[in-house]
Amino acid sequence: MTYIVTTNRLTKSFDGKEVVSNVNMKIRKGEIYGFLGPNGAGKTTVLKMLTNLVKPTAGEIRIFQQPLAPSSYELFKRMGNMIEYPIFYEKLTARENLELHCVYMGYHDKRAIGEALEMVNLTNIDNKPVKNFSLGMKQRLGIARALVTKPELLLLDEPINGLDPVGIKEMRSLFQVLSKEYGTTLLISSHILAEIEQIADTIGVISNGRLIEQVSMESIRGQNTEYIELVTTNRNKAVTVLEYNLQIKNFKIVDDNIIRIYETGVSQSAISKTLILHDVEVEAINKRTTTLEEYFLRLIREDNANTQLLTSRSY
Ligand SMILES: Nc1ncnc2c1ncn2[C@@H]1O[C@H](COP(=O)(O)OP(=O)(O)OP(=O)(O)O)[C@@H](O)[C@H]1O
Repeated sequence: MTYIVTTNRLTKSFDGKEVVSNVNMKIRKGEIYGFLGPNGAGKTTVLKMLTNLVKPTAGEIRIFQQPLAPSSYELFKRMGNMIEYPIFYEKLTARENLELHCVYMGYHDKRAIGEALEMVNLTNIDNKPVKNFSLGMKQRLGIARALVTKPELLLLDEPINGLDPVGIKEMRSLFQVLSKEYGTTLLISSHILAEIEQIADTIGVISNGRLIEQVSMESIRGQNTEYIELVTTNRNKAVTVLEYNLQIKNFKIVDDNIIRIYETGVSQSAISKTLILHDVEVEAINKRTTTLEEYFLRLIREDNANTQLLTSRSY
């Protein structure tokens, strides 16, 4: 297995407070790695350490199987990134901004600029200075700048922020083309779980500075169970009917009026009919599948509960 990024016990403290703790990350060649975590979990700090914008307090980073140091110029040339809000020379055009970036990176293929602008669909911008760009256009230009030098590794922090649904769809296809056709490795942090769910090969979940999960999307999909969600105004009576009339044992009460039924042998219509027959009001009944969002929220909830437990124990 070829790993393009590996970190070993990567740690960062600011003013004595650890915000990234012992992160062991592994990103395979050509994959899309979705980096997820709540606000303040440490995603941007990890990305900044991978791009030498922040110096790790401890731990190691290997990129393209070589140790990363501030002087790793040759490695940085093979990487593209967009971290936090992209900043440009506002009075210059998109093309001029990309030209300057290519000079800075020592990249001389002039055709690449037109290609990059086309890839992010930034067309009809003529000689417009960047200061007249909308937020979405700047975001597209940020992505174009990250990929103009045809990097083998792309690090993108919240790349679809500020994009409209059409833009989001276009970027989704672009990321897939880069990964599947060009073999580019992508690390993408995002809050939009439904997006990551559609494109990621692997996800890493960071919470309170710790990487609490690193797993293939395939295995998450494998764990995704189908269930029937029942909404009723009479939960207790519904539970009785499920248990005694339908012999259903595998269910979970998730709310005052919501029950999730995981039993596979009983059909939705049989449940519905039996409940109605026993005067249980059925407001809604639907087949559903657990999503990445539910998976993520469960992990974060469990991690926060464990963190609280540890904190209360240490006093
Ligand atoms: N330069 C800094 N000095 C002090 N604390 C910092 C600095 N940069 C980040 N932090 C703190 O580190 C923690 C992690 O921040 P980080 O920006 O990495 O999180 P994030 O997961 O990217 O969050 P978000 O999704 O909100 O961008 C936060 O508590 C933040 O306040």
